[in-house]
Amino acid sequence: MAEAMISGMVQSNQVTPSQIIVSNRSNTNRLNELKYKYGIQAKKREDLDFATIDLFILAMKPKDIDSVLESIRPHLYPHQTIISVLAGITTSHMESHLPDKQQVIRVMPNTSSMIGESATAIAPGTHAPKDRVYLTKALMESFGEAYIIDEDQMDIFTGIAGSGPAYFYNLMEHIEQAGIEAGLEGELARSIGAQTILGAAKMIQERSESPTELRENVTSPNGTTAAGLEELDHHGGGEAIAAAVKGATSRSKEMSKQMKPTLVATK
Ligand SMILES: NC(=O)C1=CN([C@@H]2O[C@H](COP(=O)(O)OP(=O)(O)OC[C@H]3O[C@@H](n4cnc5c(N)ncnc54)[C@H](O)[C@@H]3O)[C@@H](O)[C@H]2O)C=CC1
Ligand SMILES: O=C(O)[C@@H]1CCC=N1
Repeated sequence: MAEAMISGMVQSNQVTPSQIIVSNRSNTNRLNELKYKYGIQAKKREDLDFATIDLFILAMKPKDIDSVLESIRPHLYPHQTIISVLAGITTSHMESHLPDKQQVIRVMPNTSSMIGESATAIAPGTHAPKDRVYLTKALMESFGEAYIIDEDQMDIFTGIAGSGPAYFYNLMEHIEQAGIEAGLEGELARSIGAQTILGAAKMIQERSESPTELRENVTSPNGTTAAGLEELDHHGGGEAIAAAVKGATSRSKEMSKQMKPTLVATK
């Protein structure tokens, strides 16, 4: 996810690559790879000069959050903002591990950041000032659309947009397979499926009709679409996708509950 955001930021030309410093726990090869690929800075954790950093974007696995917050905590300055992309980790959880009043902002991008097409949510923590929230929004907009939401909407946002690309990739796997089974070359089947999804998404974005109206426009009485939709309905297509969103949303909720806030002495 970190690479997808870096790629989007750099391609946007709104962020100078040298303004981005990437770091990880210990994988120097990976740091060098990112450094040369994107022209950004790469530093080992112990070489980071915290005083020169305004925004920290955390993108490790949720299970690692507490150890990371504890390790950066002694080095932080009050003006610095901690932005987290971690699924299921609340701002209050992060705040409880950080110095009093540290600015925290939770975001949820998706992997389409890689090509500047993310749908990214932003939920400010208790102490994040408006200017930092808008700065974060501008940064997130460098790789797609960004929406400021209430934090209690973050689980459903994750269910729709954070995990969502995977549902459509899964759909594409099935479409491609169906094309191949009917005799199309794999690449052609993939291209046709992708262009069809892209066109449908753009119609929703660029036209005023609702998805229902657009679907009805495709569906001639007793035609091919009606036959396809009947099969989709018979096999629970719509319900399956709604269930996927609900499943990811409840996993996000579950992950937040598993993380217990810790009371720590404040500076
Ligand atoms: N993959 C996705 O589509 C999305 C992922 N996320 C969130 O992004 C986070 C990362 O997910 P992935 O990129 O898929 O995982 P990943 O395993 O590919 O990347 C995690 C990175 O964190 C680094 N890391 C681990 N511990 C560290 C530490 N102590 N200090 C510095 N770096 C450390 C690892 O070296 C690795 O590069 C997760 O919290 C996930 O919830 C959020 C939105 C979408
Ligand atoms: O699967 C996950 O937990 C992460 C968060 C959203 C997308 N991928």
